[in-house]
Amino acid sequence: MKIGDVNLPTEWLEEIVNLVAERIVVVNTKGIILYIDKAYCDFLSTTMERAIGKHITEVIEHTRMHIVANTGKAELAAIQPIMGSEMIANRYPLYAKGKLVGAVGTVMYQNPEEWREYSNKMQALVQELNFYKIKYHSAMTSKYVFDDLIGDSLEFSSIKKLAERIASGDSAVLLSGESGTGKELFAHAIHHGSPRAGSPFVRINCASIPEHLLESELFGYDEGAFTGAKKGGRKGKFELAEGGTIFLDEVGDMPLSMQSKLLRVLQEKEVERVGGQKTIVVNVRVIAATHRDLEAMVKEGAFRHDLYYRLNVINLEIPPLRKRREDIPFIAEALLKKLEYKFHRKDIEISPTVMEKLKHHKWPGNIRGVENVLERAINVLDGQRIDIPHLPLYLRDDELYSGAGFEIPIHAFIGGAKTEDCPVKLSDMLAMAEKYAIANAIQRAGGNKQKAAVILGISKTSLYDKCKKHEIN
Ligand SMILES: Nc1ncnc2c1ncn2[C@@H]1O[C@H](COP(=O)(O)OP(=O)(O)OP(=O)(O)O)[C@@H](O)[C@H]1O
Repeated sequence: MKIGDVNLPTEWLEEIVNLVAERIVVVNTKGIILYIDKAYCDFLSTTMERAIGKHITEVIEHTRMHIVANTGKAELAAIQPIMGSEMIANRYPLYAKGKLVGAVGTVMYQNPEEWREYSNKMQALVQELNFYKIKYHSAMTSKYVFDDLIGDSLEFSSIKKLAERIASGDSAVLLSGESGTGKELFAHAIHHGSPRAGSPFVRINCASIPEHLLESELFGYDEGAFTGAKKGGRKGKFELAEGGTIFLDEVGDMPLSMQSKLLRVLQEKEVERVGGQKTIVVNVRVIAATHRDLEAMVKEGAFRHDLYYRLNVINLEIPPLRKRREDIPFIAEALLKKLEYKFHRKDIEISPTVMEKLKHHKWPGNIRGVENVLERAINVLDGQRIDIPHLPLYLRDDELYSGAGFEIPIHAFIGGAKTEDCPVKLSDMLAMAEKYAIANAIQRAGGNKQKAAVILGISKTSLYDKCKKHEIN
C-alpha cells in the first residue's frame, strides 16, 4: 500500500495496527464496517471475515460509530460498555479530500479500572523520571554564577575579573587557595560563564575517593572489568562531562599512579575505561583546585611536574579572608540571607559589635568558617539580632575575660565550633591560652596589673609586653 511517498506492504500496516495499544474499527457513512483489527475481533469473539461488510450495530453493542459517520462530529473518551466491560472509546469522523466518507473508532482497555491502573502506573513512572531528571540536572550543572561571588576588595575583584575574562577560553585552570576560600564557587562560575555552560559540569573530589576506585570513577569501566562491575559497564566522569567541564577538586591529593593516567588523558584527549579495549575521545575542559602548595609538592616529588604544568595553564589564587577583611560585612550579610532561607527565618540582623568581631577574627576556615558561626548563631538565637552571646567562645573574648576561675579553654577552640574554624597550629593555640591566662589574672586582680603579674608569676614589664602583643587593655 502506498501512503504519500511511503510505500509500506499491507501486511506491515496490519501488524502495526495490531501492535498499537488501541483497537480500531472503520465504517463508511452507511455504518458498514470496512476494517476492524484482529485483536478487536478476538475481543468481540468474531473474525475479520465475519465482521467486515456488516453494519456496525450488528457487531459492536452500544456503538455510535454510524452516527458520527453521519454527523461528522467527533466523540472523545466516551465510556462504552462492550461484552460486559467498560471501554474508553474515541470516535472520529473520517474525511477524504474534504468530504465526509465515514468514521474511525478506537477503544482502549477493557474497563476504566484497567485504564486507571495503567494511568497510575504511568503517573508513578513519570514522577520517578522527573525526580531523577531534576537530580541529574542539578548534579551535572553549575550552581553558581559570578554574581554569587561576594567581595569588592582589590585582591578579590582582580581575581574575579581575571576569572571572568578567562571563562570564555578553553585552557585548563588551576584554582589555589586555602580551604573555604571559594574555589569550588569559582569553578562553577567559570563553567557558567563559558561557551560550555549548556553542557555538563561534573565535579569529583580526588581526596574523598579511595585510590582503587578513583580510576573507574574518572574513566569508567566496561562490563566484567571486576567483580561487582555493573552489567553494561559505567561511564566515568570524563565521559559524563562530554562537551562540558570537569572539576577536579583536591587534585593535590591524587595518588601519583593516578596522576600519570590523568596526564595521559589530558594529553591524548581520550579515555580508556577500566577493563575496556577501545579508546573514547573526550572533549572536556579541566578546572582543578587544591589547597596544597603544588609547586612545593612538585619539588618534593609528590606531584608530577608535567601534570602540574598541564593543569596550571591559568592559575587563580583565591585570597584568604583575612587578606580582604573589608569584604567580611558583605559576605556575612549575603550568608545570612542564604541561612535565613535555609532555616525559614526572616529579618535577622547582625549587631555592630558582632560585625566588628567578625571583621577582626583570623578565619582559618575562611568563608566556610563565617558560615558555620552564623549558622550556629541562628540555631541558638531566640530573637532577631545576633549578639555576642550567640557566638562561639573563641569569638567572644570579652566574656572569657570576665569568666570566673582560670582554665585553659580548650572547649573554646572545639566545643560548639567546627574544627576548621579553630586555630590548628600549636603556636596559635599557645598564644590563645596565654591571652586567656593574662585576661583572667587581670580580672582576678581587679584590673591591677602589678597584682596580675604576681598571680601569673611574671615580671610587670613582661606582662605589659604581653598585653601589648595580645591587644589587652
Ligand atoms: N566569594 C564568596 N561569596 C559568598 N560565599 C562564598 C564565597 N566564597 C565561598 N563562599 C561560600 O563559602 C563556602 C565554601 O566555599 P567553597 O566550597 O567554594 O570553598 P573551597 O575553597 O572550594 O573549599 P575546600 O578547599 O575546602 O573545598 C561555600 O558555602 C560557599 O558558598
